[in-house]
Amino acid sequence: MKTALTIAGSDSSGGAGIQADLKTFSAHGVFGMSVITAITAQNTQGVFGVQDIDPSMITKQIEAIFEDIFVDSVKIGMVSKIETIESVYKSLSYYKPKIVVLDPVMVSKSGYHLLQEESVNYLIKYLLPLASIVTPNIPEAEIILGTNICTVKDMESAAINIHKMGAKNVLIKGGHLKGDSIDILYDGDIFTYLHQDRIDTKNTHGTGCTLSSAIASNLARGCSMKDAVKEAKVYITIAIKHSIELGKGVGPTHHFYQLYKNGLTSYPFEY
Ligand SMILES: Nc1ncnc2c1ncn2[C@@H]1O[C@H](COP(=O)(O)OP(=O)(O)OP(=O)(O)O)[C@@H](O)[C@H]1O
Ligand SMILES: Cc1ncc(CO)c(N)n1
Repeated sequence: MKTALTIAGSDSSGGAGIQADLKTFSAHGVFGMSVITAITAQNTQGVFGVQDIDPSMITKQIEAIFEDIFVDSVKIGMVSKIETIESVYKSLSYYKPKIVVLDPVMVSKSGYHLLQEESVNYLIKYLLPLASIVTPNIPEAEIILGTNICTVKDMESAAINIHKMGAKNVLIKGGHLKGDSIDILYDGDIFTYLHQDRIDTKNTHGTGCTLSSAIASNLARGCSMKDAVKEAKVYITIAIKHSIELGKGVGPTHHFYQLYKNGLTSYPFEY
């Protein structure tokens, strides 16, 4: 069985972070593993507290996995502190996984800073060059580059400039622009445009986490980068289409994609 590892924060409400990643891995038939970098007290309405895990414990978790199990792909999400980034960087530089999907998580949908502001430069300097692909949304790409992104042309320039910073592939997610949902993949040579209709829902908690772990799953299964991203875009779109009216705020997405792939058009149970 193929394996994928998420190095990320825990979301107690299960819609984002480690929990979304593991659900996504399972839905893709990939064996999911986790290294927890931080615990958040979070629900559909906001983030109410963060406790960072001691960097030595992050190192130990990574070591425990890599010393025992072959890891087909790694996804990195919330890394919060400079010390967290340093321990992830040191461990991954030692174990050298072939595939690293970097979701540069910065601010939650509710506005909480999941990456401390002083950590941004460390993420750029240490983690970007490790990335087979980096998946910033528009506000994240703006922070990485210090520019404004308002149009598809701006997204293309941003992809070129982030590629120059060391990531092998760049996916700029257009979910934050008005209109349909266009993401742009750049491999250092060509652009691939991933277009889906915008779904009219408030329930988009964890969409970025889900998309990046769907990419990591597809890469673990041996897809090319372009196919991995295209398939993941279909997955996230279906997951948003069937998002769940849970809690009082921004609800989570749904993770039963394989049922749809196998031709079922409705769920065999109520939820
Ligand atoms: N309402 C929507 N309809 C269709 N696709 C969407 C919608 N919102 C987001 N997407 C898509 O979902 C994916 C995740 O993008 P998004 O920009 O929401 O990530 P994010 O802001 O990083 O999420 P997160 O809050 O989890 O960090 C992208 O492919 C984006 O285009
Ligand atoms: C733990 C965690 N990681 C990522 C996100 C995405 O914003 C979130 N809300 N929570």
